[in-house]
Amino acid sequence: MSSPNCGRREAVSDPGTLRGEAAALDAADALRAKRAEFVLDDDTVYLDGNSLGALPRAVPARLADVVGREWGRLRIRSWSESGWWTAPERVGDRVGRLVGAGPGRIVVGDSTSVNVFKAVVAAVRMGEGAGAGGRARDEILVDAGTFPTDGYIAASAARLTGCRIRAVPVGDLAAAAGPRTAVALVNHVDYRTGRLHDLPALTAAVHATGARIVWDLCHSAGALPVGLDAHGVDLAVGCTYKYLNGGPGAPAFLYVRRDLQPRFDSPLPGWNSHADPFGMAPDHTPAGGPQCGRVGTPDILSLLALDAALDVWEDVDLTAVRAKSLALTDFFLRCAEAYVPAGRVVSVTPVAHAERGSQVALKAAPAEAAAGTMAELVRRGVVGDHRPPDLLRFGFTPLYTTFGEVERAARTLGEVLGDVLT
Ligand SMILES: Cc1ncc(COP(=O)(O)O)c(C=O)c1O
Ligand SMILES: Nc1c(O)cccc1C(=O)C[C@H](N)C(=O)O
Repeated sequence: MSSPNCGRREAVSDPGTLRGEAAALDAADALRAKRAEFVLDDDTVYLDGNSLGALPRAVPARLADVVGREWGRLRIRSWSESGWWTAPERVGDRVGRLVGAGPGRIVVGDSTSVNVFKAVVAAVRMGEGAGAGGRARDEILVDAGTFPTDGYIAASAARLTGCRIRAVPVGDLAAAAGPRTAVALVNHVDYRTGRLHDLPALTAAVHATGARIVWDLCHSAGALPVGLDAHGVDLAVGCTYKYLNGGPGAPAFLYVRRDLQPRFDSPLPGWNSHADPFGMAPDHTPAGGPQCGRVGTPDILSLLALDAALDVWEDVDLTAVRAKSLALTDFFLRCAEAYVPAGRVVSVTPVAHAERGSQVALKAAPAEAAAGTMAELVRRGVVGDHRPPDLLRFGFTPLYTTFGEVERAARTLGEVLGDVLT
């Protein structure tokens, strides 16, 4: 492989040496016991937890109880007796611990896409009122490399609020924000390259202009410490089916900074965000606290599957997760350098730890080889994914990925590119 960090071939390319190193790293891994808490196949290397996390073993029994007893026997009583009604905030607090948010800042529900809409419109509304006859802040900035749904929704939010929208590369966002900016919407980790953006610095820079910032944490929640409260983030959204292993379509989360909650004017003020939902009043009076981000009836089965999935985190420290994540991605880059024929792929994931999330993306040459390469890798038991036109993505989930798997994945990639596609 060719990578920005080394113009030379890795000196150690002997599989025996790298396998031995992997075994030593696995033996010393502080998180190694966690893997047993997931349903995984020993003959498949699963490197797609950045798209859909693996199933935690505790989930099926918990769901069986929710369905059989809570729904089946208690029926309507479960809204109070089983804690269903308050589950979005209770589970939100559990997610909060993992992204550096104190209790009462996060609500779980809806999809990330829907929460992006709520957060961006609410942020624009927070900037209203200063201008003569209109809005002083009438610009929405969006990360130019954003996951598409954020861009689509921010554009629609702009149309609905009378703002203009501007897509700006994240590196230029601090300079681009100004007195007209209402809000900047930024991905914490780029879903394609795996680049980690500087949340503290960018939040401070956007705040210095008087604007708000919304962070999309889909690719960082559960992969690295985020520090939402510590860095004064205004609003954040994220999904729970990647590194948080909540299951396909698991509900997303919405963070609203404590002091902003009374000013959160939701564009989707459903009865669940009413101060007195069962009062059935004709007008909406917003609830205080994180409930301000709720809309309608929560999806209880998915929400409680997520609740059970979060049990694996009870004794986990995010700094240990981050340390292992960086060790896994470092080791993968070294193994790929050693095994992959020169010129076939180049890493587009930053080498600097401060700029790397928990995935590695390799750009294939020629681009047309990317889809076929990933299909062959999957056939040989290494599951990553392909993002068009030419990226091979490998996600590393510190709770269950082993260094032995990393070595096997890179070796198999080398075999596929060396043997099959030459
Ligand atoms: C960064 C990012 N934002 C948003 C989404 C979309 O989330 P959802 O489809 O759950 O609304 C995804 C993944 O699908 C994503 O990776
Ligand atoms: N949400 C997904 C889905 O419903 C099907 C397949 C993939 C996804 C994903 O999450 C994609 C992911 N956000 C990405 O980074 O590409």
